[in-house]
Amino acid sequence: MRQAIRECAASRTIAEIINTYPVVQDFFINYNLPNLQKNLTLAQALAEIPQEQLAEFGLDRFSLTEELVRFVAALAGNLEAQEKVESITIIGGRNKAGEAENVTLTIAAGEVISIVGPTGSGKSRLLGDIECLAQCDTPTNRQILINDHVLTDEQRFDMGNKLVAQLSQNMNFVMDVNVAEFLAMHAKIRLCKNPEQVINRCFVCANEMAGEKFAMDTRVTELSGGQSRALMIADTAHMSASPIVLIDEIENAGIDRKQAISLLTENQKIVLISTHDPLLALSADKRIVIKNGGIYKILETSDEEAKSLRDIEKLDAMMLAVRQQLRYGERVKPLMPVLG
Ligand SMILES: Nc1ncnc2c1ncn2[C@@H]1O[C@H](COP(=O)(O)OP(=O)(O)OP(=O)(O)O)[C@@H](O)[C@H]1O
Repeated sequence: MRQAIRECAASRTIAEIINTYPVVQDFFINYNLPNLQKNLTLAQALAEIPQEQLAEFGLDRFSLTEELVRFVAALAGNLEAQEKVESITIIGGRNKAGEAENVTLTIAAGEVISIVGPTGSGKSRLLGDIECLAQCDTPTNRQILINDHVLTDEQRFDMGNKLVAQLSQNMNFVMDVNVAEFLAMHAKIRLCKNPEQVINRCFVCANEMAGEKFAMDTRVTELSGGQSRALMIADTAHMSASPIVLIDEIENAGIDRKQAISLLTENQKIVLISTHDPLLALSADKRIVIKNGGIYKILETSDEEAKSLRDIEKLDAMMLAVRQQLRYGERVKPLMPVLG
């Protein structure tokens, strides 16, 4: 890979290099070289830069080129090295009373699993175990396998190659950038092939899911909870390489939940959702029922439940209509009987 990047850096113009590896633009900014002439090759452009300017960073023209090759190779390598996740397996530990869970559940790529149970029963704890790829070292003593294998510590704690993306209930942006800049930064870090197209798709999807629309120049710190959630779901679906997505209670975010789930499963991700929402719980392929901190049951959605789901969807649409009427200051219209 390094050789390919080195050849690209040696033979192409700066514009072409940036086109192939958009992160290179950040590399130049980091080394205080934002104004290199884009129509020149890297060697030609660097020849015009005073040697003292590069020396400030302890570099010369040759070592700067090598540094660039190293930088791009590290990012691209991380993405390429990611092994395809075909399945995750949860090996039971013990519940809050210390009793064995006696369960082994394997979840395949593309499956959606809901996690249900009373408040405080341990749904988030199960998501937490998957998030940290637990190896019998959390309060539940559960173990998580990927593709039937126990993970090495290196795989488990590899920050550049995260297997699990978590969308938690409380999300705060710590950067004061606008939506366009935020998405552009993610597209660049993840080496997206057509960044503009991907950014636009994320933006459109997020706005479809969110109730109130936001703009590309809205600052991320000004987004509402629901808008932030919608943006992060679209971002995770379209840009994140993480094959496992964990969602902690999406129902209160005021976004289109069904659309959010179908968006995430389009790309063969494994999706686990902790929820109190019957619509989400029954939309999943299976549901894990948690009781007193342990996996109590694993139920597949039956045909009868699938039929009930259609009725629940009608009720949900009715509730949504009432919610919209209230939100927009209208009088609530009489409710039509929806179930036959
Ligand atoms: N098997 C277990 N052993 C020990 N502690 C546990 C176990 N399972 C859950 N807990 C603990 O119980 C507490 C409540 O669990 P958790 O927050 O996961 O509940 P929850 O079902 O997500 O609740 P809510 O629906 O209110 O969000 C947490 O402190 C968690 O660490």
